[in-house]
Amino acid sequence: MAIVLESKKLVKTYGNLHAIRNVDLLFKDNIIYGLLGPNGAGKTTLMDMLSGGLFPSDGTIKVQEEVLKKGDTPKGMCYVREKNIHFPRLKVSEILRVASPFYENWDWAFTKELLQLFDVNPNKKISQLSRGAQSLVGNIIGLASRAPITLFDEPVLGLDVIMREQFYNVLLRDYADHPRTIILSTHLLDEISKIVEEIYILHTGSILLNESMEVIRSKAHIVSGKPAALKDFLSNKNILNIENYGNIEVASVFDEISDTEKRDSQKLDISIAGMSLQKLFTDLVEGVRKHD
Ligand SMILES: Nc1ncnc2c1ncn2[C@@H]1O[C@H](COP(=O)(O)OP(=O)(O)OP(=O)(O)O)[C@@H](O)[C@H]1O
Repeated sequence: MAIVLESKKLVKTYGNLHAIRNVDLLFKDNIIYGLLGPNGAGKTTLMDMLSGGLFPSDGTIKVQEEVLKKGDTPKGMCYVREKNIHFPRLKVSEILRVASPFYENWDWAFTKELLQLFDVNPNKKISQLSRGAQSLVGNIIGLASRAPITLFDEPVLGLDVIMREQFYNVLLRDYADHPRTIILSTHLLDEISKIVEEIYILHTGSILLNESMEVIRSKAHIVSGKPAALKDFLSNKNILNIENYGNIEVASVFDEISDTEKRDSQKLDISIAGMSLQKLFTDLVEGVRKHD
């Protein structure tokens, strides 16, 4: 698989604030990535830099193997920003006409399908649309562009659950027909866990975890049982957090648990279940906050 976008030792400071600290990222072709992090983690700053809109304080970015220089607009990239209202007086149809020539794979038939699916009136001005519908216009551009690298910053913010579901479904359907690199930033982790194939978790400007969802599913466990049995069973495991509920302890574990260990757990009256991405994320971030 080819690397289409990467950063090395990327830094962004605003005065004394280190918004991004030495971040290495690697995005390959034809994968859907999730960029996850709490408020203020640096997701937008990172995406702004990857798309050439913001110049790093230090470090390098390469797009399709070419170093991104100050003022460059990366080729083959579409960036759907969270705050996307550049031309509030233009009609939706006009915005689409302005955007389309920038993308060589732009598909007008797909654009019309998306306008209908998301129930966006192309004759309305951007300023007349609800917050959610404004997000949808950005999402339509991101999808219809079929850019080889597409970045969506919080694409489902302000959308109701039905529209969010529609967006994920159409994205997955179109991605299956037209594979490309898609990077989504979001807070809605359990929703995104079904969509993305690999994640980066960002916290206070640093990467806490970069892993494929396949590995996460095999390693993220909730293990519960009596404290003594649990202590023994988890002695060599990577424990993220332990909570007490009466005489039962519940541990968040990020580690492989073998079939033999699973069989042993039954004898010890220990139960093992999968851990949600939301829980993994919370325990990782809380773990770091405790040590800060
Ligand atoms: N132009 C700026 N000047 C000063 N500080 C900034 C600027 N832009 C962002 N920051 C700070 O950098 C940090 C990262 O912000 P950023 O918007 O990238 O985070 P985020 O993960 O996208 O957050 P959210 O999910 O809340 O949008 C925050 O502490 C923010 O206050």
